[in-house]
Amino acid sequence: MKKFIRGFGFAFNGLKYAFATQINFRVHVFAALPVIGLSFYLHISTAEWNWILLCIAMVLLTELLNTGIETLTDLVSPGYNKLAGHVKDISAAAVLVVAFFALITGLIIFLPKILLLVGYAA
Ligand SMILES: Nc1ncnc2c1ncn2[C@@H]1O[C@H](COP(=O)(O)OP(=O)(O)OP(=O)(O)O)[C@@H](O)[C@H]1O
Repeated sequence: MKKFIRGFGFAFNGLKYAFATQINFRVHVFAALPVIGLSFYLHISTAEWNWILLCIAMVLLTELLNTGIETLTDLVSPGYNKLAGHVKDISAAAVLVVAFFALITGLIIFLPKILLLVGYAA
């Protein structure tokens, strides 16, 4: 049990490290806050909440994996290496793919509701 709880401490250290060192991770964490606020404001459905939370989790997950891969790459290849560059580029591309998916999902869920709201206000 003690080992299990200690594992949470290590995981929390990983989160702290990513938050402290990665601007992209911080940007995505802070971008999630208005999205959650907007979701409450627009009273999105349970299914829509699932999609939004999945997108937030996937973006943060890929950011964390990207940070881990970058850190490991710097450890094993501190100097310039073409392959190390490819590893980092591919890892960054994974974040981009998920961020694009999150953007499209956000547009599909929020845009019709916002347009309706703007239509009513006009
Ligand atoms: N050791 C290396 N060898 C070759 N190319 C590298 C190396 N390190 C980085 N690069 C290239 O430079 C790009 C940026 O690398 P960098 O480590 O600065 O990534 P980053 O996403 O800016 O990381 P950080 O968030 O830690 O600043 C990589 O995507 C890769 O194309």
